[in-house]
Amino acid sequence: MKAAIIGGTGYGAVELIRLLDKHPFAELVSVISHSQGGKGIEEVYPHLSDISKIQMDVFDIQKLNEVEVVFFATPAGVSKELIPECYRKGIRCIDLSGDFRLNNPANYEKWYKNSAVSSLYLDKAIYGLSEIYGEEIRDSKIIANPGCYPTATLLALIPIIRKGWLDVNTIIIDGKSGVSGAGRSISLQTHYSEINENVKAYKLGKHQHIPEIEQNIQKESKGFIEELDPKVTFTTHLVPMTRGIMCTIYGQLNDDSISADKVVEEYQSFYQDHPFVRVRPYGTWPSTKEVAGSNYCDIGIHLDSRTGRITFISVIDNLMKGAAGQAIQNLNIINGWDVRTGLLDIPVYP
Ligand SMILES: NC(=O)C1=CN([C@@H]2O[C@H](COP(=O)(O)OP(=O)(O)OC[C@H]3O[C@@H](n4cnc5c(N)ncnc54)[C@H](OP(=O)(O)O)[C@@H]3O)[C@@H](O)[C@H]2O)C=CC1
Ligand SMILES: CC(=O)N[C@@H](CCC(=O)OP(=O)(O)O)C(=O)O
Repeated sequence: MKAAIIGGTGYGAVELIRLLDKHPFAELVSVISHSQGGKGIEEVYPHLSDISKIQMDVFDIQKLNEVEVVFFATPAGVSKELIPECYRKGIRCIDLSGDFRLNNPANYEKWYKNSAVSSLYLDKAIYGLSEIYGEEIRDSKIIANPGCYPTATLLALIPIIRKGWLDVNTIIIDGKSGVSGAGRSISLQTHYSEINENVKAYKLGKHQHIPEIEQNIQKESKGFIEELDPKVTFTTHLVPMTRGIMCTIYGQLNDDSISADKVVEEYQSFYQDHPFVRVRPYGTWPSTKEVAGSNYCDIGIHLDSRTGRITFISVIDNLMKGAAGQAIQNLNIINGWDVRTGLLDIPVYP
């Protein structure tokens, strides 16, 4: 399958280049860069010297004639302008940005402070959380790849929500991210001396992943709660590492009789046919290094019978399962290939 990437010089794009290079059934034929069109990719990324000879180009829909799938690794606000053109040309689109993730245009306008894409196209988008919505993803032409924090959070929460065991109005999420999560552009927030040996909370109450997480909790809760508007408390932190996300998620159980063994058993069964989600044995919790460079999401569970609260520790590599890895997993799904195709790297440890 012939693929193109838009947003060529960003971190999401360079991770896609790495993954597409070793994918047996996909071929990267075009890398689009609005700022560095005309340059060879190795001029921007010397680690690709002698590996990729691709010359980047500026966007021109006429030049995408042979392309069958486009990955958008662009900031919010870009794909909503370009995906309609690609869609009309019959090109499948996998969008790493947030432009197509929120079903309700008013929600996008509120949280992204920008006008939403026309419902004509928004309604065609499928939320690309691979393990959960694989069936819908298979036939979709526009895939809204989930955000990094929502991926870690929703994979941990959906099995227990579907069982009806969690009070979804009590969910609190503490997210911690490495700095590559903020992309390649330089900012004061991610400046070395601001980050090194420091931990910072950011975007409290304003994070664009709040409506994305709530939308999917609401969708998954249908049938279990009367009031279908659960709200989460979500606090994000920047930590001094390059890759990795940990979400620590807390919630109140609905029923005192639910045991830790029962929850772990349910999770192991839920994910038994999904090789990229590893549920840890009870009493062990994953760390970000244990998934670095891989497409795994590892989940640890703790049930506190004293308080009736359950805690999930969910870790991913933000650039892999949180972005490019899940995008390739979705490419595999739409083509009916084994989901592991091109994604078999074991985590880089230490
Ligand atoms: N980093 C991460 O861990 C994750 C990122 N995402 C999302 O994926 C997308 C890409 O992220 P990431 O690669 O980290 O971001 P970067 O900032 O590293 O890269 C984005 C790239 O998009 C291009 N770009 C920037 N502005 C414009 C514009 N106005 N019009 C067209 N292209 C533009 C630039 O490349 P060029 O100049 O070459 O075109 C830029 O390098 C974002 O939407 C991000 O929110 C999602 C999950 C995780
Ligand atoms: C560390 C850091 O800044 N992370 C980014 C995550 C961005 C991301 O995942 O992108 P989307 O907005 O496309 O989902 C943030 O918290 O906004």
